[in-house]
Amino acid sequence: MGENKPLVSVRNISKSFPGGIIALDNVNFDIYRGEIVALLGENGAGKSTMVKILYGVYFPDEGEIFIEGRKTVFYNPVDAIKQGIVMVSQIPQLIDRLSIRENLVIGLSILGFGKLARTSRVDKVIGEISGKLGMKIDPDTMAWKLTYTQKQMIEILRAFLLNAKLVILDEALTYLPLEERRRFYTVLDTFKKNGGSSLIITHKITEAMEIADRIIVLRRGKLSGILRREEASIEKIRELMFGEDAGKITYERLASVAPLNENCISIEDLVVVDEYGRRIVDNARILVRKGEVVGIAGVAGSGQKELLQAVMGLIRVDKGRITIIGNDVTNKGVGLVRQLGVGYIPDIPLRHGVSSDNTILENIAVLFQKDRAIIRWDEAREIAVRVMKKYQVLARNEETPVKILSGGNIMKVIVGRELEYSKTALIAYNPTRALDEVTAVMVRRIIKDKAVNGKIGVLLASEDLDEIFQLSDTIYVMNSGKVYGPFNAETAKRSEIEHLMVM
Ligand SMILES: Nc1ncnc2c1ncn2[C@@H]1O[C@H](COP(=O)(O)OP(=O)(O)OP(=O)(O)O)[C@@H](O)[C@H]1O
Repeated sequence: MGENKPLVSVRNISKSFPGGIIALDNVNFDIYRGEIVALLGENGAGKSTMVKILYGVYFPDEGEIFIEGRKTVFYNPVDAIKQGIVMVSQIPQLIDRLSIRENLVIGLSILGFGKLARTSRVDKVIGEISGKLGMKIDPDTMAWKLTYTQKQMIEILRAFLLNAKLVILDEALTYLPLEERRRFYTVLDTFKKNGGSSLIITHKITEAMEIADRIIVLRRGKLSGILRREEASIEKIRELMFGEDAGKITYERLASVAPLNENCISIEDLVVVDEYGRRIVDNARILVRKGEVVGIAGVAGSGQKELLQAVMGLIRVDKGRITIIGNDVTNKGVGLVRQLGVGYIPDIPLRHGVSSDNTILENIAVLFQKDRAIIRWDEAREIAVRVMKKYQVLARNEETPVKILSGGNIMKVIVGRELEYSKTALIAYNPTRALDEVTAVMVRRIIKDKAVNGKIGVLLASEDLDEIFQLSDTIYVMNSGKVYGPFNAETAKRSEIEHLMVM
C-alpha cells in the first residue's frame, strides 16, 4: 500500500432501483495506490452496481467518491477515465472487422483520447504487454480472428493506453482458463509494482486470496467486511458473503442410483475439423445413459465446447455419428435436437444464451413455443414464475427485462429455463460459472435430481474438477480433441484425471 492517502475513497454510497431494490446501502471503502483489491459477494450483492458508480455508468442516490482526496462527480465513463479509472467487462467491446491497432486507435479517439492513441505508442504497448503475457500479438491482426483470451488482453491494453491508475475488472477473467488467468495476474502484479491499482470482481474465493492484497465483501447491498490477505480464510470470507447459508456449501459427491440400461446420447467416432484443418474433436466415443451424469473434464480449449456444440447440431460434424434416444441427429441441425427435448447451457451464456433486451418471460417463452411459431404465453408465464421461485431470481417479476438483472441472476434464468426444458437430456458447459457458491451447490443438486429422478441423460463439460467429481457417475477427459475414458467417478483417481487433462 505504501502511501497513506487512498487513490479512491467510497463514502456512504447508496443506490436503489425502481421496484424498491436497494442495490447499495451506505457503502464505505478505500483503494490505495499499488494494491490489488478483490470485491466479493453473492449474486445480486451489488458488486456490479458499485463498480458502475465508480465508472460513471450509474449515479449514486447518496454518498460521495473521492479521488486522491478530492471529491469527484462522474456523469459518464469518460469522466472516470479522465481521472484514471478504466473498466474492463466480461464481454469484449472490439469491432470485428477492424485490426487490433485500428480498434485501439479508433476506440480511444471516439472516447476523446485520440492524443493517447498514436500508432507508435499503441504498437509499443502491445509489444510490452504481449511479451509479459507470453502471447505473440500482431497489431495488424483482424479482431475477428482473435480468441476470447486475446480479446480480453486487448481490452486490458486499452486500459493501460488510457493511463489507468485503477483498472476495474468486472468478472473480466471469469471465462479464461486458469493458466491464462494467471498470466493476466502477472501483468496486474507488474502494474501494481509501478503504483497501479486494480479492483477485481470474482466469484472464486481462492482466486481472490491468490491475487488480492485486500478483500472487500458486500452482502445484500451492505459492506459486510474487509479483510487483508493475511487474515483471510475461505471460511471467514464465506461467512461474510453468505452468513448462515455458508453451511450449505458442500463439494461432497451427490448420491447416484444405477443408470437405466437405455442409451440417451451416443457419440460414435466423432470428428470435428476447424477452419485450419485441425481435428478439434478427434474420434470421440462417449455414451450417456438415461439417469446418468457424464462429466467431461478438461482445461478450456480442449475441444469440449465444440463437442457439445456438435451434439446440439450447432456446428458441422466431419465424421462419425450422434444419436439421441435412438434418433440420428448428425448434422441435422439444432431444431431437431431441441424437438427431442434437449436442454442446453452454452459457453459464455450471457452472450449465447439470452436476449438481454427482452424480458425474463420472453426469454423463457421462445424455447417453449409450439412448432416454432405459436407462443404459449400462459404456459411460459407459469414456467417463468416457477423458475424465478425455485432459483431465487432477484427481480421484481417475470416482466423484468433481462438486462437489468445481475449477471448471476441472468445465469439462474438460463439454467432454470434449460432444466425445465430438459425432458430427455441436458447438455451443459460450465453450468455454474457466474453463480455464487451457495447457488452453484443448489444448481448441481437440481441437475443431479433431474438425472436420478427425472431419468434424463446429462452430458456435462466443466473446467471445474470439483464440479465434475461432485456430479458425475462417469468421467471422460478431453485433451487436444482426444477423449480418454470412461472412468467410474466413484473410483477414479483425481490425480490420474488431472494428469490426463494436462499431459
Ligand atoms: N439498471 C437496473 N435496474 C434495476 N435493478 C438493477 C439494475 N442494475 C442492477 N439492479 C439490481 O441491483 C441488484 C444488485 O445487482 P448487481 O448487478 O450490482 O449485483 P452483483 O453483485 O454484481 O451480482 P452478480 O454476482 O449476480 O453479478 C440486483 O438485484 C439487480 O437486479
